[in-house]
Amino acid sequence: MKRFDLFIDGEFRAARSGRSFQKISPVDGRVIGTVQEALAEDVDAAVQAARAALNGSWGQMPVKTRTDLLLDLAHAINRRAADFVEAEVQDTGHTRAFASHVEIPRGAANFEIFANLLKNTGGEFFAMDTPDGAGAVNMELHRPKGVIAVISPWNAPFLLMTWKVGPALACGNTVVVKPSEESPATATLLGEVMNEVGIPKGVYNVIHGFGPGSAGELLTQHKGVDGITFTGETRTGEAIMKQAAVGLRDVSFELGGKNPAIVFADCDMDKAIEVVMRSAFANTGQVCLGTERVYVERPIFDAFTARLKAGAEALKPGGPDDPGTTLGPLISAEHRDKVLSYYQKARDLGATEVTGGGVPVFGNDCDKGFFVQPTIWTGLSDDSAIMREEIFGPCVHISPFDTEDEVIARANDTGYGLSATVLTENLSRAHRVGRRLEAGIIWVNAWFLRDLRTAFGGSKSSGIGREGGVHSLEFYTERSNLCIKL
Ligand SMILES: NC(=O)c1ccc[n+]([C@@H]2O[C@H](COP(=O)([O-])OP(=O)(O)OC[C@H]3O[C@@H](n4cnc5c(N)ncnc54)[C@H](O)[C@@H]3O)[C@@H](O)[C@H]2O)c1
Ligand SMILES: O=C/C=C/C=C(\O)C(=O)O
Repeated sequence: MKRFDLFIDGEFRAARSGRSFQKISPVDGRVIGTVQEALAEDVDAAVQAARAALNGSWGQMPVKTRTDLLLDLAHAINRRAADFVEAEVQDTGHTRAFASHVEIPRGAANFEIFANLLKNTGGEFFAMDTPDGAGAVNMELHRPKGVIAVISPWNAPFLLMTWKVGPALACGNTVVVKPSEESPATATLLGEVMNEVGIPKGVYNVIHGFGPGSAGELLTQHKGVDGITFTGETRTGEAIMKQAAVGLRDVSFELGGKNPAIVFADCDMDKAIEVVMRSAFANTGQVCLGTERVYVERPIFDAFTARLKAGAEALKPGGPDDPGTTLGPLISAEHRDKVLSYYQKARDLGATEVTGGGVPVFGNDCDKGFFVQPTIWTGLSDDSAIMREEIFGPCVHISPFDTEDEVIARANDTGYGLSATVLTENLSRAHRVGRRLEAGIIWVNAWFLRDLRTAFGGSKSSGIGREGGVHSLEFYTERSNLCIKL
């Protein structure tokens, strides 16, 4: 049985709260560890350690030394990739393919890209005229924002946590990370690697616990926190924003989605099926960027639906130790119940169940895990709950459409605005449609193709602000203008 400690000021320690909770395997429902739960005293210790590091060696360190340490960290993560993959797989039930090809290498890249970016980013400079003719110069200065609270979710724990910690540290901040209660392992393991490569103590701290009334809420309310970066559900974002209002702390939010895929009759059908299979079912549908609404141009509606059905039925649910597995479990019993409640709702609303709608039967320990069948529906209207609410499971609804204007309006008719995917071989159409979609991230003939220098984030209820490339540097630094009269 593993024990997940807090990591504060460079040390692994038990919570002073004396409280702990169990971590359950999503694959078979077994208890696989106990997690130390941080309450007020522990949260305070973590924030103080972060403040001391900010005021100490980390804060004084030359940019090159700091960013070289982060490059060392990226290499060390890659060297220990097998340990990170194992930790992530145990916590989440992810397939080993997803953990080892997507999640863990992206974690390392998140440190590397921002270390390199910081070394190569300049600032604004303006020479100005003055009435006396001597002039003045203005130059932009950057300082770290301070102690950053990083609140991260369970669906891609290491990728999403490092996506924030990477730029925060590159900019010279210190962090207190509160990983999801469902995925404590990789954030904790990263503490070991921080020590191995010599990142000063207190720069990276990890506290475990829940949201309301626990570590999450206590951290975001803490007066010693200067900024809050959060990835998770929209309604959690609303709660955190209220908490951040006290003391006027800056926030960066990456929230939920209800993302459309639009498949035109002029698409390359093989490519379209490959893309939508991934966008709908990768990581068992637990990806914020994932597709839950598919719109298919009427002439190819039947053919597309039949092929996506065949693809979904070829997925093989199972645990990560079975080499044939292509679909893992959902994260928790609670989340499985939520997804199944939508499966029931679709039936109640009279949807046509093209495939799935239930729970797979294994005849082994996986029957105690949190699996659901990949599911495809047709026949529901755009205003049904299935089409409007984020389900976050391996399920999509497919609707036919007739015209470009119609499908753009229907794709945009949502409270969310995170991502959209367009399948077409017509370049003019790609431009025309792409620029009219109300989403932060729009892919044509691709999905989850990420250049980390680009702006990443959502509009409407999908987020506040953008991270990625220089946009991350904007959130994680304070700017001053130094004006010198000559
Ligand atoms: N836009 C993006 O980039 C992006 C990426 C991944 C996931 N997501 C979204 O994340 C959600 C899934 O993740 P989840 O279920 O872990 O989200 P969640 O909102 O339930 O939890 C996220 C984190 O917030 C903490 N938390 C909860 N209440 C809190 C409070 N009041 N104060 C402080 N912290 C609190 C949780 O403990 C956890 O660490 C989905 O909605 C998904 O779309 C968005
Ligand atoms: O589940 C959401 C996945 C989000 C991906 C990123 O934040 C990223 O690629 O940077």
